[in-house]
Amino acid sequence: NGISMVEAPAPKVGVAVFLLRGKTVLLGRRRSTGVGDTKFSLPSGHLEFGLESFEECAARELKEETGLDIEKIEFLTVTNNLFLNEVKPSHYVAIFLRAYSRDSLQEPENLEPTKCDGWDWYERDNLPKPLFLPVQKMVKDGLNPFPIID
Ligand SMILES: CC(C)CCOP(=O)(O)OP(=O)(O)O
Ligand SMILES: [Mg+2]
Ligand SMILES: [Mg+2]
Ligand SMILES: [Mg+2]
Repeated sequence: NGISMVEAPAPKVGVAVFLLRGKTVLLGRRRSTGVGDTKFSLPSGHLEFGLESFEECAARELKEETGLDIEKIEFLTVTNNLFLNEVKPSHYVAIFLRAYSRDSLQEPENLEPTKCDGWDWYERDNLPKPLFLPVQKMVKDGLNPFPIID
């Protein structure tokens, strides 16, 4: 019948990192033609096809975006994020990890100024606004990325 069955696009996988330093976490205001433009978000990036583990993706994206080398990378949670009302509709499964900078005194650099306005450290109870939706949802749901030091 010649009707072309165009495949629906598959959801993409994003990896986002809560990079912790003392009581603070690294956030930057996104500049994106994709999702989350002008929103404050964690350093994050696309999991590249067939190449890397979640941890390897996190370390690569952190190095690309901030120049920092990270360690003690741990899985935190995963969320399903629909951005169907955006200019370019998208659907991301977001893998959230926690990590620390190998050199805790090293400051992040803004290596992709067209995609981020700059990085800064924020206390959990004093996060900047507006937060990128997946991060906002997590904070609202009460996820605490900081280790519980009993
Ligand atoms: C939306 C997000 C969870 C995944 C995509 O992140 P990103 O747009 O920062 O992607 P890149 O850093 O790979 O360009
Ligand atoms: Mg990136
Ligand atoms: Mg990338
Ligand atoms: Mg990114």
